[in-house]
Amino acid sequence: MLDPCRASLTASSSKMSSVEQPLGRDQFPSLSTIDGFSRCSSRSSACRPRGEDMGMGNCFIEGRSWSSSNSCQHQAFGYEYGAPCDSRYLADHSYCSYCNDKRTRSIPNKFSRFVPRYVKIVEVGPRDGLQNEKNVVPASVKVELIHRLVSSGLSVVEPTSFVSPKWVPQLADAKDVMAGVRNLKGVRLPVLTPNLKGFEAAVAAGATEVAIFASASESFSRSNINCSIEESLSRYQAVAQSAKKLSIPVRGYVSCAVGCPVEGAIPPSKVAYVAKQLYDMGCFEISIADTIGVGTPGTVLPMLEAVMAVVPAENLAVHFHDTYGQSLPNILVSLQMGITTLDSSVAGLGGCPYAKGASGNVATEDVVYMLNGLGVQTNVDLQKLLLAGDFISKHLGRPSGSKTAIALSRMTADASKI
Ligand SMILES: CC(C)(COP(=O)([O-])OP(=O)([O-])OC[C@H]1O[C@@H](n2cnc3c(N)ncnc32)[C@H](O)[C@@H]1OP(=O)([O-])[O-])[C@@H](O)C(=O)NCCC(=O)NCCSC(=O)C[C@@](C)(O)CC(=O)[O-]
Repeated sequence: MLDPCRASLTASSSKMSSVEQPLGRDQFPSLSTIDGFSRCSSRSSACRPRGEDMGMGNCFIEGRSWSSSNSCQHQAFGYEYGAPCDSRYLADHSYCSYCNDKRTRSIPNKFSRFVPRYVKIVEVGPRDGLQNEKNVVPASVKVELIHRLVSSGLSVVEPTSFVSPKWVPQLADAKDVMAGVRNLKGVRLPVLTPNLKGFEAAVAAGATEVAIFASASESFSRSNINCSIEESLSRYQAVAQSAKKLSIPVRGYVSCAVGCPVEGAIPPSKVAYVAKQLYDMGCFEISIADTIGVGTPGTVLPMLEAVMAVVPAENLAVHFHDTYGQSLPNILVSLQMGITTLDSSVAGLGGCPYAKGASGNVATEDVVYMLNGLGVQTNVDLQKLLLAGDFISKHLGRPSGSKTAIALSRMTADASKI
């Protein structure tokens, strides 16, 4: 893996749902004990009374008022951070998310019993990201992006979906995209298939892994794939059976795992139910998705706890959209709960055509930067990843949605003036 410290940038539907709303933990069942977290006691200074304003304020949308405040905070790890660490600033004025200072080098080690040594990143930008672009991105650009992502070390990249082009015209070129990437070696390329028709088209186009996507929200299921949750599960059963015959691995998604743009808070038991159904039909991995990005660690934790009661952590992934800037803390909580697979999207591309207002996925660059800082291996070369993000952002004509990409490019620009 190259040294990420050296990172520099040289280089609609009428069926749309209403905007998302922030969710409060008071809408979920209480937590039980989770390894790695200290439950707060009534004497803890970190504990605040239910409903007390925590500085985030409340959000009022469509007459409903929800707060992101938790009735009780967890003690935050209990570690004291050391003195400022000058060695993180490198000779070329770039900043390293690793810390080489002896005084603070032990901090990631103290965390290490709570975070895994290695995390697998599933890059969803070319599919989840580009399905949401107003202007259709040409297949050749998608292919180039996927090649760049793979060369950065990402071992799983979602290239496209075999869905109805009437529903998602942005991905109508799925066959062409597959033609440009299917010979890539050393990478898994799962494609989304909503039904047998999509599955058959995907296999004909050379797909060797597929993903099926159910929802924990009845309303979202109908707006996204035009059927109820139960209907979708029986469709997916047929896909899973066909895939099994061909020894094609199937990944599953549970969308709206925290909140739904129409229904509001989704009970963790519903998420667990759908996840278990997907697991039982043979999905080797189930990605639990906060589609509209309303979750906080306070809501994600009990939801994952419910899911982990029925599906082993090693078969789970998490998929966070960053609408409220909560993805990284949500990821950290998920890692601490034992989940080691994360979905993310280069340059923070994304949204969902059927969840109006949902912002992009957490940016892969930001995830890699954080994991590097924690000493967690990803095998991703941050510099090459930044170049891939720069490539697609330039094509789209807008700045990257990755804070890491923006910060590092600014730093490089500043350094070049010195
Ligand atoms: C599921 C359907 C097809 C039902 O759509 P429908 O209109 O109910 O289906 P239908 O069976 O009546 O077929 C209608 C037309 O679509 C065709 N068709 C039917 N199936 C396919 C197919 N696979 N590929 C290509 N064409 C297809 C079919 O042949 C027919 O064509 P026509 O006779 O009118 O010319 C449609 O609703 C659909 O494609 N939905 C997909 C929407 C989508 O991709 N949404 C974004 C996914 S992102 C997500 O779910 C969340 C996730 C995974 O990212 C995680 C997260 O962030 O939460």
